[in-house]
Amino acid sequence: MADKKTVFKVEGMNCAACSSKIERALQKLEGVDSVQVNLTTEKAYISYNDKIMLADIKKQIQKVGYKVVEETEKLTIEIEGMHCASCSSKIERALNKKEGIIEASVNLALNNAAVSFNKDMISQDEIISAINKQGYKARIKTEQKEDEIDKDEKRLKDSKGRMICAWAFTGPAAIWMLIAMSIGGHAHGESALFDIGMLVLAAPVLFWVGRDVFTSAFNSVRHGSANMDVLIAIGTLAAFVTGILVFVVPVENYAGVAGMIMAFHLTGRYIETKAKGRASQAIKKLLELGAKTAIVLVDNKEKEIPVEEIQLGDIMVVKPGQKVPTDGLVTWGESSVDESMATGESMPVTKKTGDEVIGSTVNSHGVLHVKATKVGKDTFLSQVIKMVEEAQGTKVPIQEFADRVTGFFVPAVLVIAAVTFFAWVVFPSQMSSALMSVGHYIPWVNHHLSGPMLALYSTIAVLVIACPCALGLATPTALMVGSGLGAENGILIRKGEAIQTMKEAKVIVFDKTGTITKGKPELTDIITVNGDEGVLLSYATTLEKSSEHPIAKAIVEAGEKREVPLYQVEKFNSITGKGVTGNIDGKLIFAGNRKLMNEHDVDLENHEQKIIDLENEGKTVIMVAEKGKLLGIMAVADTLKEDSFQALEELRKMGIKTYMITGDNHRTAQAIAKKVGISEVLADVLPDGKVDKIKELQGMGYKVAMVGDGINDAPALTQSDVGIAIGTGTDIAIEAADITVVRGNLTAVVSAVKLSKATFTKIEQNLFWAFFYNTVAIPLAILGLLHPVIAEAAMAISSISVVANANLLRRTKI
Ligand SMILES: Nc1ncnc2c1ncn2[C@@H]1O[C@H](COP(=O)(O)OP(=O)(O)OP(=O)(O)O)[C@@H](O)[C@H]1O
Ligand SMILES: [Cu+]
Repeated sequence: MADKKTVFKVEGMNCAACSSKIERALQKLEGVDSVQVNLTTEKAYISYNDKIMLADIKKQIQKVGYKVVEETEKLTIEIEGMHCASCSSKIERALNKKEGIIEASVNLALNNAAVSFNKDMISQDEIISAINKQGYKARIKTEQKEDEIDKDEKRLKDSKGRMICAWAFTGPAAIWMLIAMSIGGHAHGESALFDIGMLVLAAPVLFWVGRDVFTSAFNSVRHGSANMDVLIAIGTLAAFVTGILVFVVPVENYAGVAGMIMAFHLTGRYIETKAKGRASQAIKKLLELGAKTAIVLVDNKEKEIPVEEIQLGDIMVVKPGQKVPTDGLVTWGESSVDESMATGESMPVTKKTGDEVIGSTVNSHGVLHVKATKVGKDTFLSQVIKMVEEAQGTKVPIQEFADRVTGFFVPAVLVIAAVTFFAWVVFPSQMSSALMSVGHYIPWVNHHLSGPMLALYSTIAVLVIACPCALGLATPTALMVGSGLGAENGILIRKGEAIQTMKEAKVIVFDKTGTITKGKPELTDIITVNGDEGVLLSYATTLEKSSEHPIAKAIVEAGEKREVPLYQVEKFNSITGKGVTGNIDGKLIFAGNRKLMNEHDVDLENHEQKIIDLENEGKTVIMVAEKGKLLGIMAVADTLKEDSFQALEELRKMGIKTYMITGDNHRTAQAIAKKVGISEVLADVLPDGKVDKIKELQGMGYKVAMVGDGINDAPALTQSDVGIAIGTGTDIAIEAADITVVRGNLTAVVSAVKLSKATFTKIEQNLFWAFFYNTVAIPLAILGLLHPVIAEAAMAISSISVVANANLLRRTKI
């Protein structure tokens, strides 16, 4: 079991009790070997093994109430020379073994490695050289994404050139073979011309067009390992050698077959590269979305500048039909803006002074003046690109098994090939009878070959058909297409793991305020006990002015509308989940819910029934009181988001149990839950209590997804198995969430669920076919039931079909 080490910076510890609490909490975890928390440096030194993921260790520290700052650096390394899944898994293993590397994940589809490491323990150069030592070319990925796109295009062009070149030789050879076969029955010993022709046509295909395969195979063997190119190299060489042997001993001439295998191999490579390119299109498309220039106001004059030169605070002029150059606030004008590139919502959104606009969205008819609030890598678009890239570099747990298989795939195939060869040489009659007994059911068995030739035929077929590539591409390509499709629809998946967990989540807990409802309540009722409505509103407004709560805002808004006089407040206090208190005119006044009133022994007198009635209408009642005496009650009402009912209904139809969680009282919560059809309500939950409620549900054996706003609900989102944050403006890099939906409505959550499920289904399909194909094809090849050329074509098709299947995901309706 490989031991790994990590160092976390932990914030929020103030005494030795804290550090030992963290130590104990971590030591309880299976997979954590030792923990040492240093109070003065605020660092936790942890060694752990494969039984636990780093993220879970982090979660545990957060769960006991501390903040984790990773002392690790993240690095994306571009790797050249990976040809197959066994290459990527080999590099990954080598990196993960290195001291100081916390997690390395090599992505075959993206040709890169995402490495998080501890810079005190290992340097970037050491990481690079660790990869180079395995026989690859590694380079730190630069920010120039446009260059990368060019490079991809060049790679594709090269690949296409090689394919065409290979067929230019192989095509004539194939035709010649066919003619020779139809004339002479079999393709051996016909003529010296044929034999020389085959060598002349096959040699350039193998050793010139396909030279990369041989260099890669050679490199790999030199480093004491074997990748898929080794299989192709041995297979084609063995076939090619017959073309030389034919001049001395009577054998079948397979030189042409060698050329064909290589040609098919290169064709497969080309189509695969092309399909991979299509799968990774999302990022390319996002990059193209960005505006190139901006018009800014300088001394009240318009000036056109490149977007890179926009400074924070610049006032940009956005004319009809133009893109908003960068994220900002509208300072003047009114227009409607097409935000579909960000949110997936095709209806244009009206924007006026004070509204937030997202860079790269398209202005329609009006003119807007926009103050730049985010530039460069902080913009919405940059965050999206970064998140998609990071997500694509993560792993989905189901892939683990496939990774383990590809790890020893090539050596295993080499052994199988050797055994096959000797079996046919040493026990030809037993093998033949095995072949015949199976062949009975298979129409195409009609072997003219015998003895050693059949041994060679079967061995070559085994070598070229065994293909770990499909296994290696199954998950990353689906994840790539899925996360790209998500980004286009305003659904940002942060980790591949979320896709798998989402499928298992049978319970989704929704926060009430701001998630199911709009989170912008309005004051609807004021009832005084005996006295002046104005004074009551004055008191309430005065107190609530210092609170940030949505309820407070509703009251303040109403008070300001009526222009009620404000008082001086002393000793203002905001009590989470209960309300606010403060001294006004020397009197202690409090405004809040029942809990607050009970604490101060306020007799709700004859108003109990009225309060209950209001709550049953789904309104939240705020009681205003003075030391033991109720002054009056107010009610605020929040409106449901338009699509809440429909979206929740759709989830229920998918067999998901919906819960509502809120700090509001039970009756109000029930009334609102009823409107959206939720039967399970968790009410009166203090903000800290939300985490415990999620834990309770998890304790009942559910995998729980939680939907909340990402700010107040961050701990609960972290605790849940899948945290889904509902977008609030352009800040989308929400640490606590596994998935962020940009559009603020619940339909977006339904889309996120559908997307996760569709992506995961694709992954399962791909893995199934990759395994199925290998388990069926290899035995057939051993028995000599597959012609080597067909074997090679099938192998090419297997990886292509995996990538193509992943691409089909783009058609999914979400
Ligand atoms: N500033 C305030 N003024 C009056 N009452 C308040 C105030 N802050 C909180 N409360 C009372 O405490 C209750 C719970 O508040 P809390 O902030 O925990 O939940 P919430 O944000 O209203 O709802 P949710 O949990 O759905 O987001 C509120 O419903 C209200 O009755
Ligand atoms: Cu392969």
